[in-house]
Amino acid sequence: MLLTRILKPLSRRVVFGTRKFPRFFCLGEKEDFSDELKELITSDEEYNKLADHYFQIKQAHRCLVIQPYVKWGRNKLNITPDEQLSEAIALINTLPAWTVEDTLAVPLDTLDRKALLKSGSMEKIRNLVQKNSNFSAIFINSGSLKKVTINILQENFQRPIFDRYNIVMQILKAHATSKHAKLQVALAELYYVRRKSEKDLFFRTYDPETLRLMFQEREQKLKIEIKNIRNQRNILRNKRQKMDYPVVAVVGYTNAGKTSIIKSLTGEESLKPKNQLFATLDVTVHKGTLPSGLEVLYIDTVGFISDIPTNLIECFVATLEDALLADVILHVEDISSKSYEYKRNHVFQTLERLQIQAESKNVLGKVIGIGNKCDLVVDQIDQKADVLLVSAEKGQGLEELKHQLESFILHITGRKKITIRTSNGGDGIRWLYRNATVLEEIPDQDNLQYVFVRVIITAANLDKFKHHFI
Ligand SMILES: Nc1nc2c(ncn2[C@@H]2O[C@H](COP(=O)(O)OP(=O)(O)OP(=O)(O)O)[C@@H](O)[C@H]2O)c(=O)[nH]1
Ligand SMILES: [Mg+2]
Repeated sequence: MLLTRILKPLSRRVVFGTRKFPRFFCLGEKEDFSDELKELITSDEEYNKLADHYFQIKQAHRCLVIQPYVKWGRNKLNITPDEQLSEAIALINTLPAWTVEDTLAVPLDTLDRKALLKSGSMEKIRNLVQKNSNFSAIFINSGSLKKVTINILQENFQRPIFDRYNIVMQILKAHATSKHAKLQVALAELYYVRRKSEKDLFFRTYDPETLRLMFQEREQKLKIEIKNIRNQRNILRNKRQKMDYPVVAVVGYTNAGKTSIIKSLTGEESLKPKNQLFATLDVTVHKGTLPSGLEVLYIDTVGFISDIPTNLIECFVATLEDALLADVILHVEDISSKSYEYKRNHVFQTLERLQIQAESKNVLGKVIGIGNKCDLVVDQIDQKADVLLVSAEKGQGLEELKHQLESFILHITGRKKITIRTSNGGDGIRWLYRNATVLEEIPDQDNLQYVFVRVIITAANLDKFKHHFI
């Protein structure tokens, strides 16, 4: 069925850290798609028929992209229609073989009209579509359109209509390769199909109770599978905590350059930044070193996007939980984007929502912001930019970033830089190498049986050291 067709051509992406990096740090686990999983995701014929109906998957589309925007009032957004259109184009270009033929921004006085568009705009677009037989589909870049609206637009333009929710879902489906990502996307897809099916004529052929049960059963199965992975994650997280590495979660709007920043900070070749939205769907962990030698773990995460129903993000809560628990949250912004303030607000609102859902505390208190892609705005750097400007591509600002991260980590995790005098070649110094970051060893000139060891050490480990060796 539908998903089988999508699953087959996908190569399996296995996410590993560096060679020296112990296997258990990697959250994107190497996996085989078990028969049960394949069964769960692909076998349900009835469900797949419905998903097929709503996704209208086709190998390629040449799209007319329409950007509805409200000129004033409550629904007016703090982002210009042109900027919204650029994001819409990026969304379409992310789908393999889909292209943008033309774009049009359409002013509205409300988003609540049944047909969405006023009769004048409807007519204008109808003429445009009639003149250009090249358009094979119309993408309305607006959250989630009601079925009735889609039907009216489809009837008027005689082309399939896609909304933003649909396109984002299609990208997620195309990019999910690991078991965890596939399960999360399958859950998001289920919410999509359920939401779209409400009050839909197509469903008159189904008994509503049977439908309800089918959705419910599928949701439960997916949630159980996701929970199992979550439990496994907790074990990984505990192991990581025992090793006591400070953790930096890298978050931000999609395509801001999160993966690129981690790649530049760690030099890890396996990371592949892409000019695509939702290139990263798996949480992966990568080890890096800060200026004084302190080793940290960077967590790469799935990007955020605005104007999408909230339950889509809920499907990724498990993925983002690690980020919320990190010592530091590095918020990467694309400073070259004209709408970076709008995107920043969206990221903060999402973090706040996730904090509530995951019942974590003080998430916003541990955020450091950086403005990436500053190489693209050399001549017109926004004076309002109140974040460190960096360029992952050109390596600009990265040393400063490492210094900032280091002092923030020392402050927030209560780590201390101190000098300890201990016996040369004794158990104490071996213990320090295992449990702290040793910066320097200087022999004690007054008594060469001792050395001064400069270390970065957690308060807990300092207590242990004192207990065992002093
Ligand atoms: N000019 C310029 N381009 C950059 C810079 N950093 C990243 N990019 C480009 O921006 C695009 C997105 O980079 P990624 O690192 O994949 O972005 P991301 O935030 O991980 O994206 P998702 O995983 O899709 O959310 C890629 O084409 C990068 O080459 C930069 O400093 N300057
Ligand atoms: Mg990425």
